[in-house]
Amino acid sequence: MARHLITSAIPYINGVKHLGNLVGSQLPADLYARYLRARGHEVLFLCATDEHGTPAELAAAKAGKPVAEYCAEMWQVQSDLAEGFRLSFDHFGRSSSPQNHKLTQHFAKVLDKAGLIREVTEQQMYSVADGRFLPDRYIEGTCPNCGFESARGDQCDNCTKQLDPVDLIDPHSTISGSTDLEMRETKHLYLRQSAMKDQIEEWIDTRVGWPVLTTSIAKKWLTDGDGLQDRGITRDLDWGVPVQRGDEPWPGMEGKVFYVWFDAPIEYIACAQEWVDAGKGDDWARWWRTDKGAEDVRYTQFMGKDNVPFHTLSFPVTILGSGEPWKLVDYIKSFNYLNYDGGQFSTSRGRGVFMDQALEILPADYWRWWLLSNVPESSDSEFTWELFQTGVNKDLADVLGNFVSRVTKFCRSKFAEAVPAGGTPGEAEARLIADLSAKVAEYERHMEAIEIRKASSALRAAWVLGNEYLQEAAPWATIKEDPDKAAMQIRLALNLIRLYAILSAPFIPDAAAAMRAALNTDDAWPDDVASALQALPAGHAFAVPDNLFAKITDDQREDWQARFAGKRD
Ligand SMILES: Nc1ncnc2c1ncn2[C@@H]1O[C@H](COP(=O)(O)OP(=O)(O)OP(=O)(O)O)[C@@H](O)[C@H]1O
Ligand SMILES: [Zn+2]
Repeated sequence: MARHLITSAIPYINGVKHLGNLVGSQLPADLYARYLRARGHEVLFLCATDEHGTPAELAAAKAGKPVAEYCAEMWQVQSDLAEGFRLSFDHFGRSSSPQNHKLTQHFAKVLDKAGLIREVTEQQMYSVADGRFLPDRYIEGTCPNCGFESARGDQCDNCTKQLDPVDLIDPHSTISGSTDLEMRETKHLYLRQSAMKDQIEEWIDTRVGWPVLTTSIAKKWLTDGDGLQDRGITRDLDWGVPVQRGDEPWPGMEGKVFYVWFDAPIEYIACAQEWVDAGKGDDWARWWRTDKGAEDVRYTQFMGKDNVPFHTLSFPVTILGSGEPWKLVDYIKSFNYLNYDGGQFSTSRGRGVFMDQALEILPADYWRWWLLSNVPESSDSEFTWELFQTGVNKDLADVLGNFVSRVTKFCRSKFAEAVPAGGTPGEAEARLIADLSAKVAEYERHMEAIEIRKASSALRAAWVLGNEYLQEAAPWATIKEDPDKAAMQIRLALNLIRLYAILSAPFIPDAAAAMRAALNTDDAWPDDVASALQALPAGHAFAVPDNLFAKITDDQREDWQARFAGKRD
């Protein structure tokens, strides 16, 4: 048994997340957490809402609410949706928590002591019309790196380059649209990332087996141009973690807050503290402090590609630079983007399908299966309603659902609602067991390597093997000449359902639970396929489950296609 700390990139608070957000961070993290738990490992799986920064203020203003109230409400909405999608977080925290405030101020203090923070008096964009400085998303313009026209003050969403508002070409205020901007003097703290460049590079070089996407993005920002740049970590805003050195005030920095990207990853740690303070755990330090038991923890992070620079560079600078024994990430699983019907998913433009809408039209498992089996792993992938319909109907309805339904109904009608006795397995069964053993081993290997598409293919192939066996064995024909043989075939097939329930649970937890409940059985992982296929003995009672998956009809598909073509309000 090993100990696994798993975090998903923390979803931003400014609205309901879309399916791209879900498949690019929370959902694969959940898959991995569920798999590791099923294998008997000790898992702490954490996620939280990312609540600070300008977009939260903008969204709250749009909703006509104080930002704290808006964030509290949106946290509840996101938390409920996470439950709806069966995301099995041990705790879903908030980056605005008192724990995170304290810890962020603590890191600022130790980084300052280590000489890694410098105070800079600089010129910043000030909007005369708005009467305020315009940090980050309060300003947009053209990216100097790639020419993307809606680059924000802090980062270009198109090429992932981290930006400063002064870098933008043709900038304007996103509050008023005003281009009447001028430079005014203000004072800020900078994290001296450049001083840590060699150390970070060395550390990244020791991370063997990281996905190319992760290391290539990290290397790019380490070595492009003048190399890793110092980063402003404070803002002229009201909402956020007040700039302090631990509990002490920071002279000259009154009225300023830390930049959201400084405090957001620290929430991964604070979230474990929240988990303890909520009475769900008793020791956060054994997960996070290598001097307090976290030495043997394996820490895996999940995120979309635009989050990679912050997790490979900025956050490690915070951790390493502190000189304190905090746990560093062992593996970063990053994703490309899922696109929607020929364009991008976009929260700000309301484009795509959002988590609440998805659950209104279909149960979580349908989405989980399709999204995970089409996860944008080695390149961007595309959601279309046709692909979704085909994937769900073929894999879930025709293969898995149909198998479960045929086997249980046949048994009920020809034998009883109990596993039938009689018959001896022969060559066909031995072959099936050998093939399945190989598939299960393949599935485990891919899950352990977090190769999600390959794992989903192996799982699908395991389902298909059962169908092929059933087709070939044809118990509905066998029963006429050799009822004992048919009983043996059905006994095996019922055991296959149990096996599928266990293997599939990380992908489709509700259907798996329904299968297990119908079979009245446990969820012990099949260490040996042959013996797992004897877990349900003759005489074991079961119930025919309700239809597990309904097919998506062409009418439904067309209806949804039309309904989700426009802009969400
Ligand atoms: N289309 C996408 N496909 C896959 N992952 C995505 C996609 N868009 C965002 N992500 C990832 O989703 C996670 C949560 O994102 P976050 O809540 O910060 O929204 P975001 O990046 O601002 O997206 P958007 O701008 O569309 O709202 C991050 O890890 C991000 O990289
Ligand atoms: Zn760009």
